[in-house]
Amino acid sequence: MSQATVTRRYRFCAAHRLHTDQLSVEDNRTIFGKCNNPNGHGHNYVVFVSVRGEIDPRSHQVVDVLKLDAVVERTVVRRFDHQDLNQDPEFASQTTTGENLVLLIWNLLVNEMPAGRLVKVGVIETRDNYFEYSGSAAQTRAEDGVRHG
Ligand SMILES: Nc1nc2c(c(=O)[nH]1)N=C([C@H](O)[C@H](O)COP(=O)(O)OP(=O)(O)OP(=O)(O)O)CN2
Ligand SMILES: [Zn+2]
Repeated sequence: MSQATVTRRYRFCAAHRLHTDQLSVEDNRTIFGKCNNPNGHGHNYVVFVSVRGEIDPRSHQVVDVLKLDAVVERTVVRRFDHQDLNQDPEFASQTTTGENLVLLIWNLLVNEMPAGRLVKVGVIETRDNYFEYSGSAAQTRAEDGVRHG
């Protein structure tokens, strides 16, 4: 059977402030600039979720996108939409950068599906900022081992 990758797009609006208690007020301002504004700001985030698998001989599909939607809605969209990311427990000890957000979304989704199924998460934060993550090198090696035996 042939394999293919399906990418589905999701959206949520959220506020955040780039700030970390591990730095001084001055260093926060220096590093994060306008994004350290205490009043915060928001983004209309777009999330791309890519899953890979065999093309089912009966449905001719890799995935039932409605089932994928239900997982992403439950674990990601409902959690972050119209929320302040800085108030999320996962961001109590890390900054709400796109890098940390895309890793968090990967970690929220990777255990919701069989090993090797989730291949990439992408996050658009602004017209100029895009972040993506495809798992750690160790995870990728382990999944290649599963895929190719
Ligand atoms: N490496 C990173 N740099 C920045 C991040 C990030 O997550 N990782 N995030 C920001 C801020 O979130 C900022 O709000 C977005 O930055 P920027 O591209 O400057 O976009 P604007 O706020 O200027 O939005 P536009 O409407 O596109 O002008 C900054 N850096
Ligand atoms: Zn921002």
